[in-house]
Amino acid sequence: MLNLSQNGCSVWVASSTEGLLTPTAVALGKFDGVHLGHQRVIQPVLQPARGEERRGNGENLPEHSPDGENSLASATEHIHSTVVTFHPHPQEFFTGQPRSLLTPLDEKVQQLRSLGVEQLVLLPFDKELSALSPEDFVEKILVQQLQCQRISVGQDFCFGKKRLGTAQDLQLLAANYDIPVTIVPLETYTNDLPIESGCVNGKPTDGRISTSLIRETLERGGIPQATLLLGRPYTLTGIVVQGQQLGRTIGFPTANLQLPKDKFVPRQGVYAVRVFTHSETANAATQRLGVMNIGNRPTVDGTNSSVEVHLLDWVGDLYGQTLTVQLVEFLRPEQKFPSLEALKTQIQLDCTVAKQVLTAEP
Ligand SMILES: Cc1cc2nc3c(=O)[nH]c(=O)nc-3n(C[C@H](O)[C@H](O)[C@H](O)COP(=O)(O)O)c2cc1C
Ligand SMILES: Nc1ncnc2c1ncn2[C@@H]1O[C@H](COP(=O)(O)OP(=O)(O)O)[C@@H](O)[C@H]1O
Repeated sequence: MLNLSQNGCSVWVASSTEGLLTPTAVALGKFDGVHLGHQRVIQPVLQPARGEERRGNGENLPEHSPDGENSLASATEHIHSTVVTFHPHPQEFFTGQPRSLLTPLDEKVQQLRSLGVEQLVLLPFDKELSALSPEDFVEKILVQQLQCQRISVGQDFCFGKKRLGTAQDLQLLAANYDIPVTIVPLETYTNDLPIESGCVNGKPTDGRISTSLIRETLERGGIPQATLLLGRPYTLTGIVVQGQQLGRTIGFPTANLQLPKDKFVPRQGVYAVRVFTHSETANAATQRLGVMNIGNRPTVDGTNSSVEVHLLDWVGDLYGQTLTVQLVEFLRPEQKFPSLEALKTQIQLDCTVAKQVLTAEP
């Protein structure tokens, strides 16, 4: 069934292969995090899609047009820069376990929009799609449905039944339809980048930027490193909900954030952060400095994990507002303090350190 929405911004999000904006220039992949490597894969479908138009006189057209319709077109057609991804995440489909994401759907749409992508196609990853042969995937999805004019994938891209198709296979198959495929070499981090861990999932890394490496880095609290790998700060966005109303009694009210269910949450502990409030009246978001705690609040016998942020030198009402918190630096692990007084003294110290970190930043 067709489900097309504009998602509050100028990226079309289609969760069906019908009703698409066609023809397309397609970047294929999972793109969780939209990190520096992903951005390199998406780049080649942006410029041509913006600058070039498919011409009706046959120029730029696939020689073996699947339906013959292309060659009949007389006017020039705009090629839509499109990211094609799978939903749910294939790992979630195969394991049956929900998977947390660096960029849940809304965030992914925002990131793609900021890169200049026009359309996001969510291919429903189900039994039928996972059983398509590489040949059928190219013919049915890319050629017939998406009317692909060019494709970009990362060097390690796999597709089709049992992930048997490689990026080179895609290049060969697409050549039958005169569709050029750009294979983007894997983006690696340089020796300048202080990545401490040389392992992802227990395996040594080859220096390649990956979603897994960023997750591991965030799990360790390596915030500046994660920022470099992503090409931007890692953010948490959520609505401010009520907590236990204890914060105000110790002089540190904290806005409790309700995050999307599938958002990947970094290491528990205290962070120096920048906070963006989205006011309904002001167009631009306001930026403030803050301290954030992620954890179970053992000092007050908290039972659930919460994400809460205290804005430095500010008083006001934030309930119901949406905040975006940019992580700048991990300050310390969460602790159980013997008293609220001791917790208060530590939070005061956290605020001082956070201010130093945040004002020292370029
Ligand atoms: C900067 C900061 C550091 C915190 N560190 C701890 C901590 O180490 N241990 C702890 O139990 N709670 C910690 N908390 C959470 C407080 O216990 C919590 O903010 C307080 O109980 C108020 O909760 P409420 O928003 O539900 O009223 C911290 C909170 C902030 C803002
Ligand atoms: N500097 C501040 N930082 C964060 N929240 C603040 C600040 N000043 C006032 N507030 C308000 O106080 C609320 C948090 O107070 P708190 O006593 O911790 O209650 P709760 O347990 O409901 O979070 C926030 O949601 C916000 O509306």
